[in-house]
Amino acid sequence: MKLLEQSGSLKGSLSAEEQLSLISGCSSIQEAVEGAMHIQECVPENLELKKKIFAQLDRAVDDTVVLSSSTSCLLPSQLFSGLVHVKQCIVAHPVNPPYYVPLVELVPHPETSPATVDRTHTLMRTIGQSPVRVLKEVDGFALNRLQYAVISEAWRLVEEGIVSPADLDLVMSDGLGMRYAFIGPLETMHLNAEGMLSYCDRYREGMKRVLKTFGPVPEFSGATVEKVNQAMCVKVPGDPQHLAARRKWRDECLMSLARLKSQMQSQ
Ligand SMILES: NC(=O)C1=CN([C@@H]2O[C@H](COP(=O)(O)OP(=O)(O)OC[C@H]3O[C@@H](n4cnc5c(N)ncnc54)[C@H](O)[C@@H]3O)[C@@H](O)[C@H]2O)C=CC1
Ligand SMILES: O=C(O)[C@@H](O)C(=O)[C@H](O)[C@@H](O)CO
Repeated sequence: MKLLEQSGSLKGSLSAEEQLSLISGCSSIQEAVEGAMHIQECVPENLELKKKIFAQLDRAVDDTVVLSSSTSCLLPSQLFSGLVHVKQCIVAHPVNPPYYVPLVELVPHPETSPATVDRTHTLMRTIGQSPVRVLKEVDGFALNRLQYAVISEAWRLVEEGIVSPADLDLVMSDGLGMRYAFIGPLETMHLNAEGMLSYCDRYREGMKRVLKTFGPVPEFSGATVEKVNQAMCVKVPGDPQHLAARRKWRDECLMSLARLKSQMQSQ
């Protein structure tokens, strides 16, 4: 996943200090490090590969370069422990597609310096991203813990024949997602009653009762994955051409949403 290419236009828009270089398709570490003050690693989600890349970077950089990883779930303590420049290391986890979904989770190693977090936060804002500070490492960080909680219950509802895959997705896209595109789950609670305290008074017992019915972690395999895949392929055939066309449509929707959000936030 390409976050940003190191390009003339990018160089022009950022201070000399914050040239961002990308580790994924680079032919050598030296190519990535040259002139960069912030390096974002984007190789596949493979712990040993990422550790190898960071060990090479650790030998090539001085104490001014921020080294960040795009990892979806690998913990900073797994990735960066033992590096000489660990204070300069941080996870900066983007969301797909990062050029239209601005969130970036900043997850520090226990030894990451506050200055590294602040510099990364500033850089991400400078390039138009929306960084959040995950204050201590946890498996899945914040976004994928929320995302996987939703996926887990979505899978169970389909597996138990409560709702079809197509209708399950509509519950999100024409229901929850409409609100969550503008306000998060906590603010939704706050607005859905006469404030958060009122919401919890009204719905606390109901929420706890429903949550106690949640089952074990799904296997994401077998008959259910066949059922869900078949439903997905009816909507979007699984060949590269149809998937690419649907992603193009998704991106056009996300661009329009980003424009709308920008208009709404400026009001
Ligand atoms: N795809 C997604 O939705 C998201 C991915 N991420 C994370 O971003 C990272 C990259 O994911 P993707 O872009 O999906 O992976 P990908 O497999 O699509 O791309 C990885 C890139 O690394 C290059 N590469 C492969 N092996 C390499 C090696 N040995 N040395 C140097 N470069 C190599 C590939 O040429 C490719 O450009 C992963 O850690 C992933 O978890 C984070 C958020 C979203
Ligand atoms: O979903 C996303 O865009 C990112 O948060 C990711 O980390 C990956 O896609 C991940 O969810 C794959 O499990």
